[in-house]
Amino acid sequence: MTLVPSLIDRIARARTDLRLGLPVVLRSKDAAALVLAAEGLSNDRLSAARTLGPATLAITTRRAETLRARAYDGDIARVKVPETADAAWVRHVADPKDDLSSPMKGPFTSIRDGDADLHRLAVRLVKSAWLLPAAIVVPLSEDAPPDLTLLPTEDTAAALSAPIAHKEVVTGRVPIAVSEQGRVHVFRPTDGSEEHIACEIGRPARDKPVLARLHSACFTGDVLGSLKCDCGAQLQAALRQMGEEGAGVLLYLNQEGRGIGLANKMRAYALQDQGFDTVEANHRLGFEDDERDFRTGADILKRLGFGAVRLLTNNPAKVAMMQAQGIDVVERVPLSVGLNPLNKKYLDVKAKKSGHIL
Ligand SMILES: Nc1nc2c(ncn2[C@@H]2O[C@H](COP(=O)(O)OP(=O)(O)OP(=O)(O)O)[C@@H](O)[C@H]2O)c(=O)[nH]1
Ligand SMILES: [Zn+2]
Repeated sequence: MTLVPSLIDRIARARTDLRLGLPVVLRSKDAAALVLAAEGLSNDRLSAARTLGPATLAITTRRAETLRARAYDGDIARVKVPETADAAWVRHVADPKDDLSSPMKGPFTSIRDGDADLHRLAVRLVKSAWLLPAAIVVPLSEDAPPDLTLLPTEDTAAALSAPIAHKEVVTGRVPIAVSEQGRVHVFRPTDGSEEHIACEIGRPARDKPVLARLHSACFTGDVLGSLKCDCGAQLQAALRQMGEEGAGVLLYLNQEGRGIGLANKMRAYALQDQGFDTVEANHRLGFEDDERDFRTGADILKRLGFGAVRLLTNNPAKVAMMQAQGIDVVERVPLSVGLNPLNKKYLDVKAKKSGHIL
């Protein structure tokens, strides 16, 4: 154990820096670049960055499709930031909130030459910080400014793809309405991201398939009882069934908005109010339909000693992902509750486009 921060520690710092509007530096063997999140960008920081070199805006190809910008780099596009453009221009390109009221964004010039690896990593980093998936990238020909978090590109890219380990921090007894025998386990990811929670109901045996729910956090549905989705009703129904059967395990995973965070989910809701469905809204923001890492749930189940589950879900992809992670899903237990006139269209889209079974 040394006192020097590890790569994982520095990536966690970089996420915080980007959320604060601070630049971070990415460095490969033969190139280096300054990176700033498009979200929260100020004119001062943009001007200071431009004294070091020309600015490019890295966006996902999903976002580029909506903007009708060309994408030459597979999943991302490098858009030139015009010399006259300010921070508001950058935010305007990154954020689709007024795409409809100002449809003439652009025209954009995309860069074709050279290597896009630094740009791709910049987008992955801002995404992992739950910001809009767009980043300013400025090549560095000299030494990086002092006091900035510096990340080696290849190792950072590998670390962002690697499975995250979870450490159980504490377990506490919590009697709850469905069972007086409730126990809450708090799991802390070793990459410094948000904690996840497991709630055991009763005393489920480890040598038999356990009734399990992997619930992705939905503040609006779970806490507010939003009628836009079915999450709150699913959470309550899962707990009720575990209480009735006398045993079960509920994982409450901090993967709000299918892994894009609450702020971005609310941006998606604003787009849904403009007439786009849940999948289209994610795409217009520059995200995939589902950005969750399903390895998290599997890792926590294993750490609790559960290898086989009866999984409460309507999502066959979830079953497949758990199987792929070595969890034996012996049964999919349907969880079709909470249908109402306001979420009917949303649930229809999930069935049609995401393969959910209603
Ligand atoms: N991005 C986005 N996320 C949403 C939206 N509505 C709900 N969510 C999030 O979706 C997650 C739940 O995923 P769902 O697609 O409802 O269901 P699932 O977990 O795949 O499948 P089930 O196990 O059947 O619930 C939660 O994290 C919610 O916050 C939306 O319109 N946009
Ligand atoms: Zn929900």
